Amino acid sequence: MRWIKWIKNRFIPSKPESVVGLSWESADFGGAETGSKTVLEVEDLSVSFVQYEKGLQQKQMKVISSLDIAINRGEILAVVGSSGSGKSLLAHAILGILPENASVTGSIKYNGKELTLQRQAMLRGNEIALVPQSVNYLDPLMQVGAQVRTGIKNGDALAVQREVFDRYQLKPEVDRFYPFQLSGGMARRILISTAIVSDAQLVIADEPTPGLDPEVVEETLGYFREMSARGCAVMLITHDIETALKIADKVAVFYAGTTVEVAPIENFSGDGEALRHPYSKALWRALPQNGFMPIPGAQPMPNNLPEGCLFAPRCSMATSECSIKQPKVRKLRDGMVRCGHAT
Ligand SMILES: Nc1ncnc2c1ncn2[C@@H]1O[C@H](COP(=O)(O)OP(=O)(O)OP(=O)(O)O)[C@@H](O)[C@H]1O
Ligand code: NI
Repeated sequence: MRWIKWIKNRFIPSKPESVVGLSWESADFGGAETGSKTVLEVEDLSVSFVQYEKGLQQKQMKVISSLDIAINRGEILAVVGSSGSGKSLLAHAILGILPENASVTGSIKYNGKELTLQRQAMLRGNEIALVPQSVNYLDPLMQVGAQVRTGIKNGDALAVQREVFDRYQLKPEVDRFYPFQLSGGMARRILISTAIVSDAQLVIADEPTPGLDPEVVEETLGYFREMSARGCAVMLITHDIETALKIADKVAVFYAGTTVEVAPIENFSGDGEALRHPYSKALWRALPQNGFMPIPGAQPMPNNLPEGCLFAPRCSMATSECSIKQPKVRKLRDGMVRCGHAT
């Protein structure tokens, strides 16, 4: 693949084997500047929206509860979970672009230091790049070539932007297009280009590939792999476990706004016996090639969360204590799980 070679020339491949795989330890902090390997660590994150009911009554609606994840240098973490499980909101919380009526508790550390709003604004589009889920994030009033060039800090910005557009079959005239002139697939390739040309240490790609041809999907996944090879931490948000398994080192499974499991990709095999959480097993077994065994029920809505374990109402292992308290995240084998019964 021609453009993989191009990206290899652009970046210094530096993926140290020791950082691949799951590390739930976060003791080794300090940042890329000081050699830390944990780039992103999210602990006990909750996000609520203030909602106004009849009159001026306010109600907090929790959309993310006690969520934990970590990504090391050179590692690709896939975040999977059904629609509404909080994947995009996590991305927005990390970038500091949640709507004004959101309130956030817990901790988000980048290179060992807490991400304040000020730091988020400084790092956004520089060290931390987002490939947003919606193509509406392109600036409607700016030509797309110029938009991509704003993220290029080193070298000849025009040449770098042109090169990546060429690789994505975006002709020179596209440089001067405004977003409204793009097809959906073109807009998506331009959004991905923004992350590719950046020198980001952390790339968060929120469903980057829908609507793209299979070859373009492969090329794009190749790009993320190459970014990780140069030491970048990559979070790939996707509905699609199979895409995740193609490139990720580990997978975080989200359910109703929380992490129920983090597992190395090798655990997604057979009938899912190596997985820890009943929901991850159910997701895996619901795939057509794994027997299509869907479980009854639906993910609860944020305004109607059950007490205790959020999965308990659908869980065949649930006991009375599961509906009293949300289980804490704990390490289990080389992963983590939020379930008292998991072994
Ligand atoms: N601004 C908002 N105000 C209130 N609720 C919101 C807001 N934005 C998102 N939500 C709710 O938060 C929950 C999580 O949304 P989010 O967009 O993170 O889901 P997702 O996992 O990315 O889903 P999808 O796979 O469909 O993109 C959903 O129930 C959604 O309706
Ligand atoms: Ni989303």
